[in-house]
Amino acid sequence: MHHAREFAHTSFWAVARRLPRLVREAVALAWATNRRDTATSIGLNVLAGVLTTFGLLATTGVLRELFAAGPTPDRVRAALPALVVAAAAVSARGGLMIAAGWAQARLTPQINYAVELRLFETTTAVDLAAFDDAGFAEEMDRARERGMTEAAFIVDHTVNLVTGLVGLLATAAAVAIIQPVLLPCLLLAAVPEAVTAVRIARRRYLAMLARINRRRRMWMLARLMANRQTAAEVRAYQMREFLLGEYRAMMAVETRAELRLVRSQTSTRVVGASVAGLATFGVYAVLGALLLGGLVALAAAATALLALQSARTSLGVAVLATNSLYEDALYYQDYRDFLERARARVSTGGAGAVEGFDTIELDGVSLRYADTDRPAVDEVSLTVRRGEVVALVGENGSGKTTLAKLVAGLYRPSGGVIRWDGVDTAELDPRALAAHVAVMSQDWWKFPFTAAQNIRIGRYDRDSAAAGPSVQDAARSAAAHEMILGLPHGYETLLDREFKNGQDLSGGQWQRLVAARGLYRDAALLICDEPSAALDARAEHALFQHLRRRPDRAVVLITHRLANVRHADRIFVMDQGRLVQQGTHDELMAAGGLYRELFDLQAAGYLDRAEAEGDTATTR
Ligand SMILES: Nc1ncnc2c1ncn2[C@@H]1O[C@H](COP(=O)(O)OP(=O)(O)OP(=O)(O)O)[C@@H](O)[C@H]1O
Repeated sequence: MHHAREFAHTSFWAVARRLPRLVREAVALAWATNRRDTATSIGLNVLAGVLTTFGLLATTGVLRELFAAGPTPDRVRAALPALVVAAAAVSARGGLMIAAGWAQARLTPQINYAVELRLFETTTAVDLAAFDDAGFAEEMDRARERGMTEAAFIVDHTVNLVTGLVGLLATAAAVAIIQPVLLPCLLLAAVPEAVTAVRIARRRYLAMLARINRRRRMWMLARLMANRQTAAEVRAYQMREFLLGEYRAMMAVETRAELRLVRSQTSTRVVGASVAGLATFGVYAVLGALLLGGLVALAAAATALLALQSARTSLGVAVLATNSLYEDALYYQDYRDFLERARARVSTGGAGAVEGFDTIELDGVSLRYADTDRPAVDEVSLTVRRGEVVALVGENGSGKTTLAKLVAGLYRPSGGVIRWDGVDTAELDPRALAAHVAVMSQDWWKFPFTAAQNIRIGRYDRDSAAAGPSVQDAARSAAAHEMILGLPHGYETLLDREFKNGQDLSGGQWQRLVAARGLYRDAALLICDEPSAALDARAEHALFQHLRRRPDRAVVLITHRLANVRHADRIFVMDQGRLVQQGTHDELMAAGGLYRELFDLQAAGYLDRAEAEGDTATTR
């Protein structure tokens, strides 16, 4: 919207002034993508222009011979050589334009892929923290939605601009050779059409600007009405009529706006065509005067009329290309700005090798998310040792997930230090560090891959000979094996209903797959954030059998089901970002406080009322 407004209020001449820079950028982009196709596309267009000049000059020769005095057969015979040259020039020009178009069409997909790849190479490398920044997310959307697709367009428009200008110059050259006086007449006659094209384009953008909010609303409604995710709720709440009603109302206003635009464009066209007609009439008058005065031969005058048509077409192409190039370049600039800003958010980190760890130590670690006034984790100090299972517990929003992400290296602390075996993690190679961490995340994503791939992406580059569990072993440990075998194509079942033959799983079945992926990764630090929230009792029991202590691994467990943390080596209790208690289950129960309170509340739900009351009385 911002760019549409800027474009709408920029004059055509201001646009034209910025052209050289835009053209340079577009050519550099095309050149970097494929030199041969770029050179072919531009070179052939220029050659085609030269042939236009030849064609027009040869046509004059033909007409001159035909209009000469003498018997007709002699005149036709005399015109033949020029006719052959004119025909050859026209056919060669046609051939060159087709070849140039081919090179141009070849460039488009190559540019699109190169630009897309560059964007995703960057978005997948930026720090996770960048995604919490609303500004960053919006810029990323803009770069993806529009900026990225404009790259190929700006190259296209540049080639069209070159084609238009070369055509215009070629025609002008021919006319200047035939009779220089005609040149200004021809250019003046082409101006009304150019002005009309600019005005119509501008009206279209102004109208788009006024309609943009309505269009976004329609787009949003359309998504709600034709989407698998919303389909169930739309039916359950009988929202159909409501949504359709909103859509109809928007459509009615939108249609009126479009009709208004068509009307105003038509009136602009009528005025433009009338002025163009007058201008053409003026050219005819000048030509007539020159003919009568004997200043121009009849043949030259006839060629001038052909040149007029050709000049008009070329000018139209050039003007349209300038307009489009300017607007598209604004959006492309979004893409470039985003890449630049995103690259600044790719953490380079240190270069220290990571062989694993014996201890991970958090020393006064804090983290404040972007645009928040309270730290989500506030000066937490704790140690995780290899061979242990530790638990993070606390109420909703107390900072457990954030702390786990800090331990995993997904966020960098905004205060304090995290050390792996005494070395500040900021000095370690972040990729090497990440290779030793597996995270079973609380908000996992349903990756649209097969069941086997969904597990294998936990460590996709592990070859079959390397140590670590197989896909099936990991699935067995997470109670997912039988469930996967029950799918129509077993491990090869595609897990996305939006594709043919795709299947969906229940929430708990998905969570088993997520657990299998985490176990398949087989990392020295395993972080399990609510790994069993959606699991049934049997699956939960099976999973926890595999989350027990192992000498080569540390497990950090986050769960609200406190029965699962009873056997943890240490339990850390979080409250409003702070670590408020730590110890074993027995120590914390004996100490009283937040842990005891939460545990008793939960335990009471499993006991019958009398038992719970008796128990509480005994405790008192
Ligand atoms: N990406 C984020 N950007 C801004 N604030 C966030 C973000 N993620 C979490 N928070 C805030 O940080 C605080 C701690 O959130 P966190 O997810 O760590 O809590 P939690 O203890 O894991 O909660 P739960 O038990 O509900 O999973 C909350 O106040 C939350 O609103």
